[in-house]
Amino acid sequence: MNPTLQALGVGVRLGRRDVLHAVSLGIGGGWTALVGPNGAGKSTLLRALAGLQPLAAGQVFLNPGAAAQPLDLHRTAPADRARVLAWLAQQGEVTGELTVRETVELGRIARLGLLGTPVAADRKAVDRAMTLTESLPWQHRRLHELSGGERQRVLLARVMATEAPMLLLDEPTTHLDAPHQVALARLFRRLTHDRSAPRAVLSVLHDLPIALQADRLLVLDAGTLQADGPPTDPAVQAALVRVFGGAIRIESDAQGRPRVALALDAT
Ligand SMILES: Nc1ncnc2c1ncn2[C@@H]1O[C@H](COP(=O)(O)OP(=O)(O)OP(=O)(O)O)[C@@H](O)[C@H]1O
Repeated sequence: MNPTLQALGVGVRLGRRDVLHAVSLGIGGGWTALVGPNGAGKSTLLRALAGLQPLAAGQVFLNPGAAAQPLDLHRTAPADRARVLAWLAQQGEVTGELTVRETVELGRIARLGLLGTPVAADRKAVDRAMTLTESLPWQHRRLHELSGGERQRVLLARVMATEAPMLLLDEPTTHLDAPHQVALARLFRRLTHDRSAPRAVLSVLHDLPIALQADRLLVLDAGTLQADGPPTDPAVQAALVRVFGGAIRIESDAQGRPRVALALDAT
């Protein structure tokens, strides 16, 4: 069995504000896109699901798979969480003096421990992650010498190098040009539909055309889950148009698949 995450009635308070209200959902596989307007609570929800955000209410359970018992995520040791969950922060933290390869190698620490000696399998995972994100050619350059989009691909490679079965990614398309956004959407499809080692991807996305390629959309507004289902679900599409205040339209392409357009002519 693949690992699963289950949020039950999750509430989060930041400062004096209730930012998430009774959010319940499960993540078990496939590619899920978390969308909603600025300030909806997407990053906060992702952090809560990663065990990084204290909860005011509710619980998050992590079932690590292989017939194990579900664990209360917020009481699980960070090293145990990190073997199952890999997280990409919204403001990708950059230690600019490290080389690209050294940065991606950091992704192996959850498996190796700080003092572990990398073996051939670790080097292979690092090479594979850089190949998947097309960052291998810069492996000996320092991070501060790269452009924003190049750096983002290195940070994604670090997440891929963990080989964690669940990837929680906050705005992974930030700074990426159109070809690399498309490549990332294809990569998510490949990773989540890989028969031998399928991974679950949950990504916060502002790019709605990319988000509509996901298997499932979570639509969040003002800290409340408004819809949860495939992009073809009319209730999901109606929630999208509503939470973005009519600034978008959902249309169908020639094959009947939904696509999104900005409602530039709306009054
Ligand atoms: N430390 C804090 N204290 C109080 N309120 C906060 C704090 N941090 C964030 N918030 C508020 O919590 C709400 C949710 O923030 P969050 O970053 O989760 O939203 P988001 O949906 O990811 O937004 P964006 O699309 O702009 O990245 C926002 O209204 C924000 O102003």
